[in-house]
Amino acid sequence: MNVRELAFHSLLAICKDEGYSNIVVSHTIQKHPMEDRDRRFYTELVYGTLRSLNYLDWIINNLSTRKLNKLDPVCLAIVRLGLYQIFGMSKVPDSAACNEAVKLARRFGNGGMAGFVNALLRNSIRQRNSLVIPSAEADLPLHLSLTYHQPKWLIKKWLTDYGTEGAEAICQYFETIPVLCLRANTTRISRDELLQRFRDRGLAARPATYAPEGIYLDDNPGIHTLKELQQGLAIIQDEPSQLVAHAVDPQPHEMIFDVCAAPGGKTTHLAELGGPSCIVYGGDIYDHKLKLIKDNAQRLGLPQVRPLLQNACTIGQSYAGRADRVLVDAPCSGLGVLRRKLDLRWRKKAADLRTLPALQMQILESASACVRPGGILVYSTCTMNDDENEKVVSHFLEKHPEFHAENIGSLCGLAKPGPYIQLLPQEDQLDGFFIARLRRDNE
Ligand SMILES: C[S@@+](CC[C@H](N)C(=O)[O-])C[C@H]1O[C@@H](n2cnc3c(N)ncnc32)[C@H](O)[C@@H]1O
Repeated sequence: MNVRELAFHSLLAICKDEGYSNIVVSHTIQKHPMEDRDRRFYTELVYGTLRSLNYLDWIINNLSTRKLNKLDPVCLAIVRLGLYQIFGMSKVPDSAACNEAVKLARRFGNGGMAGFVNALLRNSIRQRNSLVIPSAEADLPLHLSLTYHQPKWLIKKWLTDYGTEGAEAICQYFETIPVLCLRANTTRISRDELLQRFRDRGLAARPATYAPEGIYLDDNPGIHTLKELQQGLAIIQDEPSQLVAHAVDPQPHEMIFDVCAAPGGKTTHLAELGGPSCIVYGGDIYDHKLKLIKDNAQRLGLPQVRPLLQNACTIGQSYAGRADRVLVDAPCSGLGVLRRKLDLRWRKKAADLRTLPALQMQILESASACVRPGGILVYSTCTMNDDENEKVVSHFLEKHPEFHAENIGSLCGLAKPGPYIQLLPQEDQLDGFFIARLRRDNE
């Protein structure tokens, strides 16, 4: 199968069948081994098209009399892919982008579709210079939305929360390509030794800024080539996520509950830090996700991890006062990690955000009941949205005077004003992330 054809199938699986882009791409690469050059072209086609989806759709709307939602999904995927090559990939000749798109339309659609694709793409090339997006003065949210490929509702939120400069800086950050970040499994190898292994293989590896086990691989060689992952010497985890287990700070002989745990990134980190005598329960509401926790723990050599099928909204009833430390890595809007989740940015709607704080509060309430007197409760999210972060924690503390917030700057190696850590891309050059550490008073 040629690379464009693979990219077309992947886009269809993501946009029509709602597949997760990272899973679709990684399955495709596994199923269809490609030369390095082809693999890069394939990922650029899929991720590039997904990233600039709103801009490509804006072009379609400008050129076609047919409404976007009336277009056949096959046709839409082919046109988007073609337009991305024309407007987003300077190295691809326009003629190749058009011809290959028409071939795809003939093969997976029909003659009529091929005619439509051909006309639209050739028209876009002819009109390239007149397809100018609205200026910032004319419509600031739309201008930023089309320039930086973010949904307009989110741009409006950032403009309200952080002003024009802040919103634009966030957009610029989310346009950058994330560098692969690993966490060294220090129960098996030190970070320095792992760094050296990578460098010996000619890979550009450098230590993370704050996370003591973190390693950035600037030139991602393709995760399938990293044998250290299969050998359990490391796991993929972004730097902000790596700070959470340090905020929990597990100790030998303790019992830790990680109540929203799958796929187990933080559970396994907690187990590594707490050592073999520290039992870490990795709980999740979805049975099929427990396997991910189990597999990760097995690969990293951590038998002290115990996957647990449970609903965090009610866990307090079963395990009241049992845990030394509890982590609530809550389900959230994920607005801090939009760089990594390209599909999320187009799927999320403003309304989705409204229901989350109530769920987060319910989970925090119930999980807090598991904390023994004098124990620790950590709440984290990968979002930058006060309603899901500070407000949830403040509300919780108002209702629970037996808990108080503790400053975590020294545990996480980060100085932030106030007791919580709210990482912001425009300030920290890291994904948006929130961590709060609360201690239950001794009775
Ligand atoms: C942010 S993710 C956790 C990521 C994980 N902590 C890690 O570092 O790999 C949130 C998880 O919460 C789980 N979840 C959602 N609602 C839940 C509930 N009511 N009880 C337990 N788990 C839940 C989801 O299945 C998801 O795996």
